[in-house]
Amino acid sequence: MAASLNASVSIQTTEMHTGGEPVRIIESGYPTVEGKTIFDKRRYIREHFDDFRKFLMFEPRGHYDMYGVLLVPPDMPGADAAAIFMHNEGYSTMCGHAVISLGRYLIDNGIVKHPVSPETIVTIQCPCGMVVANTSYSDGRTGAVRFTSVPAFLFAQDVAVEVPGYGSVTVDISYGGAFYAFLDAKHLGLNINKSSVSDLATAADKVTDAVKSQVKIEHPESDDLAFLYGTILTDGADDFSENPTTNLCVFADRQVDRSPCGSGTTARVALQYHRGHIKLGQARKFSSRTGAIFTAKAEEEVTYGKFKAVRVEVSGKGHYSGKCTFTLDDEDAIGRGFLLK
Ligand SMILES: O=C(O)[C@H]1NCC[C@@H]1O
Repeated sequence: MAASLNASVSIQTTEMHTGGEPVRIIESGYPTVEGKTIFDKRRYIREHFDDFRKFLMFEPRGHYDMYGVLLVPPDMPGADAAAIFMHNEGYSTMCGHAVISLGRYLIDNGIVKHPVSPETIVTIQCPCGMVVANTSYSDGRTGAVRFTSVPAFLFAQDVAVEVPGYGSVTVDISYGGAFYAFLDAKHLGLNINKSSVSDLATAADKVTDAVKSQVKIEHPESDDLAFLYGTILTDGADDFSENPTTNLCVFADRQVDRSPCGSGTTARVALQYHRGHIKLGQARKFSSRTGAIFTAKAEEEVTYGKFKAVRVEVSGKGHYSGKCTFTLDDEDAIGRGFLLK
């Protein structure tokens, strides 16, 4: 019998952020999750504990763009932990910005024991597969993380979709643990660095809806991974350069990533590599509207199903921002979680 959210709830979290994007890590007070595989667990949580996601992600404890992680026992050999990611709409398949914070958290909290300098390997099972987070460690302190995710590939290029209000728009669709549509914001009449984030998010969300209804996404291994997660607007600066290039990732229910987006950066590097903009080993910088920077490069070519894929390494740093205990007043009718759109 699954637990329900009631006034006896008391959930402890550690709060982190990567590039401004929140990482609310649930530490205790969450009910027991059943299921053998990570997808079973994700399904179980979606079916039985979605009120806990709303309680922790929505107002008054969170906000429209809140992001969280529940650590569960891994079912992949060699994994230090498994992560279920949550956001304003549900549960994602991969989250690079959270992995960057978790690399530190798992060492700092003794889940990964005996850290070594200059880097400690932290292995995190994500719904998309195993992600390896090399976490800097010196003088007893954790720091920046460089992670390598599952194979990333360009799924479809130059796909024309009809977007209401914008007409025919051409996107590339690429996978980096989650599928994203990519296009230069100027093709929507917007400036990635100067237009309001709200205008960019509205336009990107329309592109996501259009791609979802007009393109069938397929994943080489799992139907659970075969869906479009969001749209990433860019400055179109895909050719190799030492200068940063901008990502604005709009995912789930029009949620805006404050960071350059780890899985989105992975997918964009695969896109840039397969379109001939960059070579293996050429590191690029990716920025977000907060000014945060991730560095990323394609490391090696691999085959993934029928796709020519690449392994991509993404680097960044997460920061601690607090600790919370969340409770529910039994007379609080709206305190179970709400959103004002
Ligand atoms: O960095 C990432 O990969 C995540 N950030 C929010 C959307 C993605 O899940």
